[in-house]
Amino acid sequence: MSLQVRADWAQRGLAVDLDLPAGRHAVTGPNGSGKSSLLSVIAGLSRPDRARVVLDGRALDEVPPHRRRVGLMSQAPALFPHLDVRDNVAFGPRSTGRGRRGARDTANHWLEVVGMSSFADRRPAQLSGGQAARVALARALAAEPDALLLDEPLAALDVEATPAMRAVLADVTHAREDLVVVLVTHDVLDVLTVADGVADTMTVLGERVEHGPVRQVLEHPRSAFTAGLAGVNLVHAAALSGSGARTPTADGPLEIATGPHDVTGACWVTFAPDAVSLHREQPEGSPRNVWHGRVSRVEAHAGRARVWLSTPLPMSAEVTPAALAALPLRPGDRVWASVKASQVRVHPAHTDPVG
Ligand SMILES: Nc1ncnc2c1ncn2[C@@H]1O[C@H](COP(=O)(O)OP(=O)(O)OP(=O)(O)O)[C@@H](O)[C@H]1O
Repeated sequence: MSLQVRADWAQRGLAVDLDLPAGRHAVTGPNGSGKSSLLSVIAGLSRPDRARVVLDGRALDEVPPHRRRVGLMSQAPALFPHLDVRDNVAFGPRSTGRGRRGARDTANHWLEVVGMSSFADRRPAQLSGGQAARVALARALAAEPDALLLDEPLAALDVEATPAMRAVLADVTHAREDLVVVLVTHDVLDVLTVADGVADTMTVLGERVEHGPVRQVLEHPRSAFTAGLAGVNLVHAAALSGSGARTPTADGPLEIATGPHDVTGACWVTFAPDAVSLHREQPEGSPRNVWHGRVSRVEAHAGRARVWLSTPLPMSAEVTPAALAALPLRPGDRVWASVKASQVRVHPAHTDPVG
């Protein structure tokens, strides 16, 4: 099983060429980057400028949505208001030609899987948002899709319903190893945990599409959005030969000492917040990157303190609460930040050189 999607849709800012084998694939990106549009192209619900969707070797260009073997759980579960829950779920199998009895059996099965059997006779208007989301998942699965598209499946759920839905998604995706699951999410934790394990690939939509194994995408961010997901500091710069990079700042060009690299031209320089050390006095000794600036914000972050700095390069540092207490630091305080060259990485940027 595999899903190939090539789509260009200028109006929606979408330009992708993806080849997704069976497994779990996360799609993320800033608001308006085209995530929902991508799913609608795969499901056959929209007409982009150009699209080629191939599922399990079948070209879907001329295939109507209900015959594509694609299940879509959209952000606002559009259940049919005049049908009860069971008939909503039975709709998919019915429209692919299953008899009434068989379609109802299938619906009952999937309603049980998502824990909604006792709501089978209700109308959608009598469901909470979280319950409607579960019915929408059952409906997507009842069509026995080869590809399951999930648009923010946890977004409508409250804190209590979320673990149950995560468990259902994990069960479903494990039960069908040949299924291609495409999960749209804003939350990097979903990329890592939604189906009980790290997604096989991650795609970040935006001006430039980033795609690959999750770890690779997060370790080599090519956009501020991805760097934000990964929590790393990101600077657009021009690579210097062998090691180092130069970036323009308000005070003129700044050289950044980096580990050795073979990048030429435009690059992204990254370093993790926990690679940034903070000092009250100018540090002495080995670090070659030492910048002076002010603290702009301090936040608690997963048991650590994140300190946002306004230095020649805007950046954040992650320190232990104990280190923060020892310094101590408040917004507006002057501070020195240092980063070892060996902790600074350089990735090609594939855009016009800067600096
Ligand atoms: N029905 C529509 N008609 C015209 N333009 C639309 C329509 N829906 C979305 N757009 C535009 O297409 C672009 C992509 O939208 P889309 O909803 O696919 O992005 P998204 O990444 O899913 O966003 P979000 O994170 O906000 O859900 C945006 O610029 C949006 O304004």
